[in-house]
Amino acid sequence: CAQKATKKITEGNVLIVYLSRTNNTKTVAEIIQDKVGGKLVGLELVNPYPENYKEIVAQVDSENEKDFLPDLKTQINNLDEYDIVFLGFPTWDMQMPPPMKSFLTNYNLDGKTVIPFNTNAGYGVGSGFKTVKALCPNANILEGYSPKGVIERDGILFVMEGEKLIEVERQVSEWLQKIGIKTK
Ligand SMILES: Cc1cc2nc3c(=O)[nH]c(=O)nc-3n(C[C@H](O)[C@H](O)[C@H](O)COP(=O)(O)O)c2cc1C
Repeated sequence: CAQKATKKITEGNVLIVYLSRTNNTKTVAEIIQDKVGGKLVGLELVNPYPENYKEIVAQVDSENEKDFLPDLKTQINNLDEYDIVFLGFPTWDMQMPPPMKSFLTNYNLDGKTVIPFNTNAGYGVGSGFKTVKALCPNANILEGYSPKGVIERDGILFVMEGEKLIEVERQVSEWLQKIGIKTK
């Protein structure tokens, strides 16, 4: 049984924070913003990850082994203004990516309604949503959304277009309704 949003949504009190390397999660974030409104913030790093896929995979593996939290270039100074925080991130190494761990470690979401979403290459969210719970122990965390079957074929990194985009837009509407978030 999914928890429902208890806070009233007013214009301007929704924050959508996301991490996205190849724009799939960004596209879902934009769909949410289109339906709910709110401020969209993409996380940026002080030292960006390598462009090369093998290099970033190796770096993320080693960061996860050491519980390393990369420094964020993105600063949010007015977190108090937001009651509802959507958190979007891809699955990396079957986990929450280190930069989103940095965000949740640096910022206190106590008392806020927190709504996670994810994209992945077909293996699911892994431990990502569990980590949201662990890092936001005093937030009201609603059921997350993670599109199924977004499988990357060789060399195809961006999948949020055409039929897939239409399907995801429909699923996002259903999910928002289920968790009690009013759409425009
Ligand atoms: C470093 C790295 C690790 C990844 N690990 C996984 C994984 O463990 N499981 C999975 O399904 N997809 C994995 N992926 C694929 C991404 O989750 C998937 O492409 C996602 O949609 C990317 O989102 P984005 O376009 O917003 O960056 C990984 C991608 C990267 C860059």
